[in-house]
Amino acid sequence: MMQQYLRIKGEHADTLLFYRMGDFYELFFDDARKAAELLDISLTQRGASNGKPIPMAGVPYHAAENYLARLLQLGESVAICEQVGDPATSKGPVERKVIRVLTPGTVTDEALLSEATENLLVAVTYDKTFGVACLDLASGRFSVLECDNEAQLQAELQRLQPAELLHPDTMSWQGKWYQRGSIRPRPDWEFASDSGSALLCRQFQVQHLDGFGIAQLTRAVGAAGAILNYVKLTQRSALPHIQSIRAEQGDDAIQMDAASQRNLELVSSLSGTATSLFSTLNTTATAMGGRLLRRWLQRPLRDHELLQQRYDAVAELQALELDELRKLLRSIGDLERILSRIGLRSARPRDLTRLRSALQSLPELRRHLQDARALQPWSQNLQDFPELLEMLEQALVEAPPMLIRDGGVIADGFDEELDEQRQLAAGATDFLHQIETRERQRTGIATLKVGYNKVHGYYLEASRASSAHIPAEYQRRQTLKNAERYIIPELKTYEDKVLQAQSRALVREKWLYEALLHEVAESLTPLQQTAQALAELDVLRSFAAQALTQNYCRPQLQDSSGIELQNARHPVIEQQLDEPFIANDLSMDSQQRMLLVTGPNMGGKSTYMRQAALLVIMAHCGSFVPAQAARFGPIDRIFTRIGASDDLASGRSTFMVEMTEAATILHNATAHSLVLMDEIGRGTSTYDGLALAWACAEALLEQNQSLTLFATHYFELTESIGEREGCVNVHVEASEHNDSIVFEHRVSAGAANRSFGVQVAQLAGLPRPVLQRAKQVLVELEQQPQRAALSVDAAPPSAPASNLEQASQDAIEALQALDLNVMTPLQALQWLAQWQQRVKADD
Ligand SMILES: Nc1ncnc2c1ncn2[C@@H]1O[C@H](COP(=O)(O)OP(=O)(O)OP(=O)(O)O)[C@@H](O)[C@H]1O
Repeated sequence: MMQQYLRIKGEHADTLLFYRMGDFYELFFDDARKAAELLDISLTQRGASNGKPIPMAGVPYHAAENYLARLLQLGESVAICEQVGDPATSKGPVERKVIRVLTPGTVTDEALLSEATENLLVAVTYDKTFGVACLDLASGRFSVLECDNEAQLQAELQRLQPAELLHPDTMSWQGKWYQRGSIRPRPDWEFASDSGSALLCRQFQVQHLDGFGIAQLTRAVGAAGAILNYVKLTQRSALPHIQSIRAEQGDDAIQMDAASQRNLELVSSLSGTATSLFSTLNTTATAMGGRLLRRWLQRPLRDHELLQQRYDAVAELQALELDELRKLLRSIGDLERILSRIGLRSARPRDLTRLRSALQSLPELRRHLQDARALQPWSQNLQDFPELLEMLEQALVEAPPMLIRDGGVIADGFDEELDEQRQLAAGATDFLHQIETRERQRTGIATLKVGYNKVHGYYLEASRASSAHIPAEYQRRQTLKNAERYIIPELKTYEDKVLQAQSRALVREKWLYEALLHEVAESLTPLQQTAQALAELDVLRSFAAQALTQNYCRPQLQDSSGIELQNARHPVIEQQLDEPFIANDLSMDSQQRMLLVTGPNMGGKSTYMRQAALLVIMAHCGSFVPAQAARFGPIDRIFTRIGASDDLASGRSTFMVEMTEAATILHNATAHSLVLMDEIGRGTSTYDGLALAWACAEALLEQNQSLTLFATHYFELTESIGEREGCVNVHVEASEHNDSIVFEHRVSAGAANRSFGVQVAQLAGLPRPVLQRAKQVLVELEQQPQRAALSVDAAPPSAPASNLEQASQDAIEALQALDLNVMTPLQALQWLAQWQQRVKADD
């Protein structure tokens, strides 16, 4: 047996091997040690190898799912090795085979997956640009994209949150791109684009990939090939539910870099609490709808026509019976994942009964939607499957057991042969009852009863007290504390009949079940289309319900650049506050493209800025928005520089994170980008901070020309930048009453003139003596003569009009004097630029 084990383990060196022995999965050697530690199960020993006992750990077969779920969550992969031979006829150890390999990114079992989120397998390869492929095996959704640079790759990985990530083993994986999930190097050749292309063609049964629009994305095609290879290796089954692949072009969606996705708390909050835009908006009835809403929020669309179609649908849905629709959708459930398990032939009996109830609800759902013209793009994809439904209704019992293993899934009357075997088994069982009654009468032992166990088969059991009455032809088989067990030849004969009939019935039932799965799989494509349409309808219904209860308005879309909001509210905060949320207007276009937002701490600056971004995102998913009126021009990207946190994992300080994010924005923001800059520069000394904020605001206003909301506490900016063309000052209002501050949360034109920092600190509970001291210092500072004005055109190091030789000499001296340890990268760059200018001037 150990030889067999070692042979199989040799083929699965980097996965834990669950080796089936009777009612347990056993692990040996290092696998046993690892599993014992990870699962907190006991480590035992068995036999010996090279004179040393072999470490062993095991989990019971029937409870394996819990353990598997834990291992997968920890990023481990597990190969499941089952007994496939018949123990009765095997010589030596019964034949065993790995029937499937579970890995974090390829699980599809209901018990091992979170219903709310997608479980993605992603492959990344690199050759000048990054090729990315992404598969959700549990739905069959397969997509590819290419990223030009690291920041884009990081943004995509942030959006996708892969459960498992494959990369070529010669490409060194950098933690800064992505570090969660299980990261797995695979041989380089698996990422080759021609073999990837051939694999994809075989999978989709096409001659070339032109029809999918991905043929030119050679790196991504290579990555997709690596994914198919890996999934085939782990699933060991055909993948009929993966029917197409889609290219995600960067420009169909509003792009958000990794930091912005996190900062805007779209699908999860920064603090890890449950509140996010997703959790606020989500009233979907099905898990597939919930997952789709997440995807939509993370990838808002730019296509105005498609968005209008969604708005029309939401408007029309508002007039329908939303609760009724929700009930119907709820009875349909997670059709998407059920269909994938059917495709993979791993569907369980209850998957089929849930499919049955989904199909039962479909006609009524269609009736509800039939008159809604705006819903046609969706309702026309909802098909009825009357024959399939009839078959499932006839084939399956009402409430089948979890597994097909012990039978009882196929209904009586569906298959003649099965009925016959079952009757035979049942008839024989009746006969056993007859024997019991007859023998009781014959012997006069009232407690005599027929029983069964695996070792002795059927027996007659009588208490030991009655042994005097036992007839001579009874053969004793087993003696218990208070009872004796006997067999008689007649029992043996019937035992054989029962067991044979039962096992034949079971074999037949399993065969019928497979055939049923096969039959359902024949309709996989239209079923998947129906599921997709249902998921979208579920999200749109959720939008409609939210719009009605929260009083949202339909957005208008325009071709000219800008954002116009009337009485807009923050969708998440508005629902959390006990007091009323103060609605605010916002108006931006190419003439007035930057709003410089000032006002006290806690005044509502961040809220005002974030709400603008959130409304843009909601509108570009097809949702109505919390405002009285809203109009949006084209938006290509959203950038945010909000909140500061140390990125300890990659060893970057608060200031470094802030500057890196600012750099990304300045390099990439266009005139169609929405940029939120919240208090840039606050992570360093006042002058450095002011200078950086100044320069960034200037660049955004004049070079990038983006739609920018720029919040700052540097009042200097309200004059230097706020009054330039294209920029306006706005401020959040606050007033002071008896030394304490009242926040109005109203945004008005003009700049604020005080920051009320000390008053806000008082609210925060700073000790009274410290507050008093702060007030004194403030008065002193305010009385000092004006701080030296900072010149924007700060001259480079004074340049005596000398020749190049002198300049070089000076430069060398300055370089020697420079202490790089106390400089920020930006300061270093500025220094370099100044010297370059000086040297050029002297050339
Ligand atoms: N429009 C509003 N209506 C009602 N309450 C609001 C509004 N805007 C903000 N608030 C409340 O004020 C709190 C502080 O808002 P916010 O964080 O936006 O202030 P801030 O001006 O950015 O502060 P800081 O300068 O300290 O970062 C919010 O958590 C919210 O409870």
